[in-house]
Amino acid sequence: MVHVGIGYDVHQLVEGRKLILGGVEIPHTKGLEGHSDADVLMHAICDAILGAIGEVDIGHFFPNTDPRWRGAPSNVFLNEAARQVRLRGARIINIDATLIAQQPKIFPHIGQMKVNIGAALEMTVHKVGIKATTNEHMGFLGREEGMAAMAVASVDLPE
Ligand SMILES: Nc1ccn([C@@H]2O[C@H](COP(=O)(O)O)[C@@H](O)[C@H]2O)c(=O)n1
Ligand SMILES: C[C@@]1(CO)OP(=O)(O)OP(=O)(O)OC[C@H]1O
Repeated sequence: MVHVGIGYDVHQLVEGRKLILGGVEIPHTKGLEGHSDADVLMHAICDAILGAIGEVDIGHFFPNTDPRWRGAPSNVFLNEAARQVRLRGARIINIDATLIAQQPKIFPHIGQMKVNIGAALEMTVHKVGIKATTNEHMGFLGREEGMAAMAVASVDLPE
């Protein structure tokens, strides 16, 4: 039976942090604030996968009070989401995600992001969709105060 899950995440943009998106370090004047590497895209995908199998969210698996996850690369969180899927005898069918970022241009990095996310989830790249959109200069995303990501995952889950 096919199950779907959704994920959403948002992080503040601040000076003095690296910008890591989909496991790619992207040159920019600011980076995302967070306990881990704050990879908003991977976090949204993680929650979409966990949602598809009826699990609790990323923060329950990896509390932001736990020093083990301070500065952690977010592929670790995807590894665990994929492991939870496998534990149920299930299989991720596909992932699709949209990053909302006014700047910088993400498009040149999307190929590498798909490779990184596919590797973390043990999925082929063509089953991972990643897109980017600006927020047309509107609201906190448009003012470049932060970035957000939304994702869906479909999972083939045994009855
Ligand atoms: N951070 C971003 C935002 C957008 N893109 C690409 O630019 C295209 C135009 O974006 P609009 O928000 O003006 O529609 C969009 O289709 C993306 O391919 C990007 O690379 N990085
Ligand atoms: C990933 C965790 C854990 O390091 O911290 P953050 O990097 O702050 O990210 P968030 O999206 O708030 O998700 C849950 C956290 O538990």
